[in-house]
Amino acid sequence: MTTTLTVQSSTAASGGPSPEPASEGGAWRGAIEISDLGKSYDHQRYAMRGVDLKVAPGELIAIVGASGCGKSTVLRMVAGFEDITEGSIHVDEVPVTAPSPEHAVVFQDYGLFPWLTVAENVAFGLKQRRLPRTEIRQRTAEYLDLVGLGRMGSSYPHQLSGGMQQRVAIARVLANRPRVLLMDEPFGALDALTREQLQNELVGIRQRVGTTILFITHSIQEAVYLADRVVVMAGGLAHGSPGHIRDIVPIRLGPERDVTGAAFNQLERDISALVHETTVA
Ligand SMILES: Nc1ncnc2c1ncn2[C@@H]1O[C@H](COP(=O)(O)OP(=O)(O)OP(=O)(O)O)[C@@H](O)[C@H]1O
Repeated sequence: MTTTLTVQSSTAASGGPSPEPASEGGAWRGAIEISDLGKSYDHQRYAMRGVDLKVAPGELIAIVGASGCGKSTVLRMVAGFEDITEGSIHVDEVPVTAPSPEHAVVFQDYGLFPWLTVAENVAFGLKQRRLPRTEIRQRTAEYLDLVGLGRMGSSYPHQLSGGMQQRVAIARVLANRPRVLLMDEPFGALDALTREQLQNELVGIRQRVGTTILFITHSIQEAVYLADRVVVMAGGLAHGSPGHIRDIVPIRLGPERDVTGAAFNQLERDISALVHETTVA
């Protein structure tokens, strides 16, 4: 990215969905509390240990760190996909013990069902939850609009670009109105231009629905562009110590962020130094 990214919401262009009743009440801006979290996959060595993190409702936390330091492990545990070896995770004071649409994940590889249309993909989880048919139809249209794909409901995933498929994946998760949105390197497979667009759209989606987000990325620039705070993780089995939080860097840049600005670049350098310091140690 070499230019200033302007914040724009795809919903603004399309007129956007009606305001969310749930978000108005703050019901899907979950607070996350991770306490002394540890994970051992082999019951001998800890892949990650001693992780403490409190995420405020509506906050976007980016997690960066060298490969193998445990970023995805933390995220999968918050999602309820992995058993917790020690410590605890609570979302709005409820312990996380299993997967739930309340803490849903968007992965790098979209994970759409190829045999279902775009609209059917978005509706899938809502049908499983047996929501009334009219509500399913309304939410599907609303969240496809939110990601700028209101006219693509009858297309199949293979007819869409990678960026459009990832938008569908985001709409599918948001349609469940999760308390927490978990994103594991969601834009990692996209070309640079599409990645910038999706980053901007995520900023717009946050402004619109305000959900709490944990976002893993290998791009420090992406982390500084999107996050309220950047969590730098270090260590990991390959480094002979459990993965852990090295530092938490607040990003006090306001909502409009200029990737060429001096303050932005300084934060990038500081975080890069923290990540680098932990990989060469
Ligand atoms: N299912 C598993 N079984 C055994 N070990 C695992 C499993 N999943 C992850 N690990 C190990 O746990 C450690 C942390 O992995 P994790 O995927 O959380 O790291 P990461 O920081 O997300 O890495 P990357 O940036 O490469 O995705 C690694 O040493 C990895 O080999």
